[in-house]
Amino acid sequence: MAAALWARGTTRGLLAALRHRGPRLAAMSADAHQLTAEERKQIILDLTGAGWSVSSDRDAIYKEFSFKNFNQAFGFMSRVALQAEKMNHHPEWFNVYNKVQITLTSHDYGGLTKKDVKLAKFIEKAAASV
Ligand SMILES: C[C@H](O)[C@H](O)[C@H]1CNC2=NC(N)=NC(=O)C2=N1
Repeated sequence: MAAALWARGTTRGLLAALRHRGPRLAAMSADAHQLTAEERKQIILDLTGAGWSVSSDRDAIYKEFSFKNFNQAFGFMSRVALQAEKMNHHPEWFNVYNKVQITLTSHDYGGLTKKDVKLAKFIEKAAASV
């Protein structure tokens, strides 16, 4: 009986500890990916140079990719999908035939972060290697 009570108390304590850690860990990882004003300025220069634009209605970047046909577009999307899973960071995208429109932002954070920049760079490499 005493052991059962102790176990229940311990479980409750552990759950409380995990609940407590959850938001803090989430906040930590968001912070870790935050861009400084200086980094942001440079990165937006680089990305706009590569054909990305900053969305007018939200803090996100956008680019449309064109391929020779659907097969190539979907091959590209498959590569990006695997990388997105690896990063746990996913594009908003829309595909019709040979075109893929991609928007990147960090919902968890509420704007552009280093994760979007990392994924955008991967997307550029993937598109160039089709
Ligand atoms: C619960 C899950 O970890 C989150 O929703 C992840 C998944 N993929 C994501 N993708 C993007 N683009 N932004 C996010 O904030 C995001 N968050």
